[in-house]
Amino acid sequence: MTILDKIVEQKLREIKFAKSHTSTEELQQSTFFNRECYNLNEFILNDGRNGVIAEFKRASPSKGIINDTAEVQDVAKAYAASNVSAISVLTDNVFFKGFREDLMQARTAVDIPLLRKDFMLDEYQVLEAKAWGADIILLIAAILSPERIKTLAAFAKNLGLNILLEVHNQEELDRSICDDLTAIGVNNRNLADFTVSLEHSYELVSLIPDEFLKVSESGISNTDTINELKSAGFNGFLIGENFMKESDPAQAVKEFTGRL
Ligand SMILES: O=C(O)c1ccccc1NCC(=O)[C@H](O)[C@H](O)COP(=O)(O)O
Repeated sequence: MTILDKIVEQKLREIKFAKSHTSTEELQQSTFFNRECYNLNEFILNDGRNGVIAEFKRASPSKGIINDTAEVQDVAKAYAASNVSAISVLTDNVFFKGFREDLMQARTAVDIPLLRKDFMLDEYQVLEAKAWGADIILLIAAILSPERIKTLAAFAKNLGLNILLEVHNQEELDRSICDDLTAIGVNNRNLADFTVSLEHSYELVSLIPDEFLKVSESGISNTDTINELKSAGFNGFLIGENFMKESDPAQAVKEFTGRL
């Protein structure tokens, strides 16, 4: 069983439990549900911002604990002050040590787009994302059929959310593209064996239609790489561990983005 299989199995249990405890009506009555989402295109393509989607990530299956002392509000404020285009917040608890409260606290701390970084399988999770203050959801091609991607993307778009589709290879890209997506991310990390190679980004960038934002994800640790990815055609750069592994992620993001 791969890590993705284990994550999906766990998610299905969590969704069943959540549905039995909180109704969709209750989610729709929450504080953030009716707020208008930020438009990701505007924040990524804005000249005053650097295209970085900075991630709040305490732990991961590949690295174990990355940072279990950083406070989400402090880190989110520092990311926003460094002109990032969006912030990704892990809400998975079992594998990444994230909480829905992380997303909600980030929402109250900053005025830029927030990505609910989780393993979305069900419309209920999309409603949760909206209720917890997200502007963007992630759909991972490796765990969803083309039909589910289309249905979940349409459902999310109808709620005003932006949709980031994540692919790892051309086969996933070809079978998963659909109209309602906002951005397509190429994950440089193979989620089955955790190997990281930026070659995945370089191989796929020209195959992504220009109507979508193009995001390179994972394993980015220096600004030269960002400049090379920009030249190749990317306009978004998802970075987690490089900031979170430092005892002071706020200082790390400031120094990094100061070089862009
Ligand atoms: O990071 C992992 O170990 C991982 C394992 C299984 C599924 C997803 C995983 N990561 C999610 C991500 O895609 C990254 O958190 C994100 O792209 C940032 O990557 P990095 O800058 O390398 O932390």
